[in-house]
Amino acid sequence: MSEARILFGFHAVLSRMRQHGSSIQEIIIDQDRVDARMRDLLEMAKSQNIRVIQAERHRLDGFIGAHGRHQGVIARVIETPMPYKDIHDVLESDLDEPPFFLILDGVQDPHNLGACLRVADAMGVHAIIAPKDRSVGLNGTVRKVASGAAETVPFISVTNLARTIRELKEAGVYIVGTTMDAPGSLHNTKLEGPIALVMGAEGDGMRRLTQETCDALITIPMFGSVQSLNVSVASGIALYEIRRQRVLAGGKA
Ligand SMILES: C[S@@+](CC[C@H](N)C(=O)[O-])C[C@H]1O[C@@H](n2cnc3c(N)ncnc32)[C@H](O)[C@@H]1O
Repeated sequence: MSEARILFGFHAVLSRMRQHGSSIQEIIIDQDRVDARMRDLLEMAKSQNIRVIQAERHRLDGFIGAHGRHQGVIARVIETPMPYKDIHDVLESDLDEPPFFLILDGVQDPHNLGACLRVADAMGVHAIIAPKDRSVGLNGTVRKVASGAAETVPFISVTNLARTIRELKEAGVYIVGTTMDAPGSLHNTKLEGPIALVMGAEGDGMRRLTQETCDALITIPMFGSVQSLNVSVASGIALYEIRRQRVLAGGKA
C-alpha cells in the first residue's frame, strides 16, 4: 500500500486531478477562499467523487508548516506510478517525435527544479533526468512551483549520471551541455533530432565528468554585466531554441 503524502498549491492539485484523479484521497480547502476558480476545482472533485473538506486556514498551514503557501488548497495523495521508470522506457516508447530530454546535473533548489519542470512541460520535453545524489527530488515545494508540470513531465533519478549519458549516446541521442565559457554558441548550433540538454548546478555548474561526456558544449550569449543566468532561466532559453529548431525542421509545432 502506497503512503499518502501532501500536495499543495492550486495548479499542482488541479493538474493531479486532471492526470490521476483516482490518486487523490481527499482535498482540504481553506473555507475562506472559495472563489470562482476554487468552485471550478470543487466541481471537478465532485465529478470524480473526491472527498472535499473545508477547514480553517491554520489547519492547512499546519500540513505544510508554512503560512498560506498552499494557496488555500491541499490534497492528500498516493504516489502514482511514473509512465517511465528509466531512460530505456522513454527511448522504447511510442514517441511522435525524436526523444527530447533535459538533464539537470545537481540542481538543489526546489524553486529551480519546479521552474525547470514547468518550462520542460511547456517545451514538450519527454523526461527530466537527474542524479540521485546532490539533487533535490520531487517534494511539495517543487510540485507547487512546477504549477502542475511535476504531474506531467516524468522525472527520472539515476545513480550514475555519466553512465546514463553514455547509454543515451549509444541510443543516438546528441548530448549538448551548457556552460558559461563553452566554445559553441546557442546562436549557431544545430539542435535537431534526438537530443538531451544538460544543465549544471546552481553553485558549481556542471561536473567535469559530465562535461567530458557531452558531444557539444554551448554558451548562451549574454550582453549585460551578470556572470550567469539562473539555471531555470537558462533551461528555458535553450529548450525554447531546441523546440524552435524542431518546428523549423518540420517537427511538432
Ligand atoms: C547559475 S549557473 C552556474 C554558475 C556556476 N558558477 C558555473 O560556473 O557554472 C547554473 C547553470 O545554468 C546554465 N547557465 C547559466 N547561464 C548560462 C549561460 N550564459 N550559458 C550557458 N549556460 C548557462 C549552466 O548549465 C550552469 O551550469
